[in-house]
Amino acid sequence: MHAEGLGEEVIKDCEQIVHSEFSQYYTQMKQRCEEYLSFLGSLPQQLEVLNEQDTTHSIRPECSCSGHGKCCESSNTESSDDAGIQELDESSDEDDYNFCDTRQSFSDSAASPDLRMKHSNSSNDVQQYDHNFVESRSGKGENECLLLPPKRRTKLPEPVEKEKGVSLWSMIKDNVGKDLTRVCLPVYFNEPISSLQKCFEDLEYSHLLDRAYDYGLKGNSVMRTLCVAAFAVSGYASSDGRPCKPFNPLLGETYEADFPENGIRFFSEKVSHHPMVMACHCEGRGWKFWGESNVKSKFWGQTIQLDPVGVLTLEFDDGEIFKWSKVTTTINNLIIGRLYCHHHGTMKISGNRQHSCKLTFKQQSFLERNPRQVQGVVEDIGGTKVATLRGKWDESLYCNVTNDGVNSSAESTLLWEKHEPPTNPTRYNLSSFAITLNELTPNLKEKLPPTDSRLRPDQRHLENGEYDKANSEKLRLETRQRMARKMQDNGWKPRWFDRDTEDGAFHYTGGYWEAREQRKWDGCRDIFGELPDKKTSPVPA
Ligand SMILES: CC(C)CCC[C@@H](C)[C@H]1CC[C@H]2[C@@H]3CC=C4C[C@@H](O)CC[C@]4(C)[C@H]3CC[C@]12C
Repeated sequence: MHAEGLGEEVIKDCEQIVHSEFSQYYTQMKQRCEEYLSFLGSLPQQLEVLNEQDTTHSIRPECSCSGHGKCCESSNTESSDDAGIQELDESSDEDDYNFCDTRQSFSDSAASPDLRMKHSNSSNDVQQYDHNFVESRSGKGENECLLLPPKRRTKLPEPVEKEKGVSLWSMIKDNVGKDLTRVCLPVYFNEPISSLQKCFEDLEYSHLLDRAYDYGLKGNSVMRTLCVAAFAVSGYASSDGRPCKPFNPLLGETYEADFPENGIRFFSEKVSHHPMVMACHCEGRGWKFWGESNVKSKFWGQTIQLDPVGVLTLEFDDGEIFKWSKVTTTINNLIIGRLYCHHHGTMKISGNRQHSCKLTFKQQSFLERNPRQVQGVVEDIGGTKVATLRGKWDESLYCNVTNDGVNSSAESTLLWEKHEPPTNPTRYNLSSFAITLNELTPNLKEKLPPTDSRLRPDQRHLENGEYDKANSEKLRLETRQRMARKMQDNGWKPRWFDRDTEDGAFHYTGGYWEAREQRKWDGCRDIFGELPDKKTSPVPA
């Protein structure tokens, strides 16, 4: 307005008008939300009354979700749509009940005409939910404001160019025996996901941790441990049939994932290039999860073996902690045949209280008729077996709780089932969850630091199917990446993580989301921009 030549008085008046309009609007919204939440809060009682009136007593509570024709009864099929419904079925806690209902109803624009969200009716699947604030009763803080969950995309953009076929063998034949993560390949072998985003894929089934937290609170430590084990296995499901390489992030590259609809906030940063380490930190309802992704790889020509290094930690708000490490992954058929990976080895999930779990990912033999199996036992502190677990990392997991060491006669209970594949398949075989991870809406773009994976140009070009542009940008960024070792030697430090002097692990130092609030990205360089001119400016430390 100053630039337009408007006087100070007029600008002040305008500010006042906007301010008073906005505060009126805010008060109205707050009032409506309160009415809505109190209505939702009364739902459990109303349901109870209805149940009492019902003469046919079913074992599990049934509820019909209005207008959808869906059934909330816990079943063996857990599609991405009803994951939360199953959760609701299993937790009788009143607070949770409210939260699930709130989520369900808020995501259903037909549920309340008053709270209808803004839809951008474009052909694009993206819908904007700008500035819809709701006071959350079930969030972390009493008066914490949550942004209504955005409607996420269900497909990738249509590719602009036709893809080209390039033989992988022609690219890697000179690198047998070397670390394949260091071999520069054209983008045709990449998926439009960075390794930081890939770390977040491990949290697709984070509802298992919410469930684990609830079980623990109710004193069911065995079920808590089983849910944690199911979570640890579920992270592997998305690796099935994914033949492409994720983008290797630049040093200092970050990725944030704010998923209020799942009750989680995730953040990760590439903290070292040599060795390549990504640190991550995630906060959910009643738990925190952190760790680092670092693999030692061996390239054997037709196969690559990846041995993960480092520990993953899960801490519940009540003080119970579980720690585990990932198992070995082998990528097969690099040269001839269909590329696939399998996971094998033992995973010990050690708890600091009553129970721990030992999982075995079966080694796959040539003649294996039932591949991808996982088996496990939960033991108490004295080494007594209290539960067993079995299933497949790419399908589902079932558990059996034993009484006094004797197998209970009850049937196995379904702990976890993989979501249905997306209705719009991608050539990278991404899951519905993975499809959403690189989405960049104008609203989000404004809030991101210049280091976020979503802003990486070669990855964006690949997602758009602009292969030539993607390749040239990839080459440019790889030149930049070569400075990384020098930077690390010159004392480069991660912006958001710090290495623990005791255990050598990276810990989140905090402050990312606070900095985001204020868009204060001090110390976050434009890592995807042009290289500084070497003659005029020295290599940054
Ligand atoms: C040469 C190119 C085309 C081969 C493609 C290799 C793909 C399949 C490889 C490259 C990097 C690999 C990932 C690297 C690290 C991990 C962490 C580990 O704990 C689980 C497996 C997982 C997630 C790997 C899955 C397979 C993977 C994605």
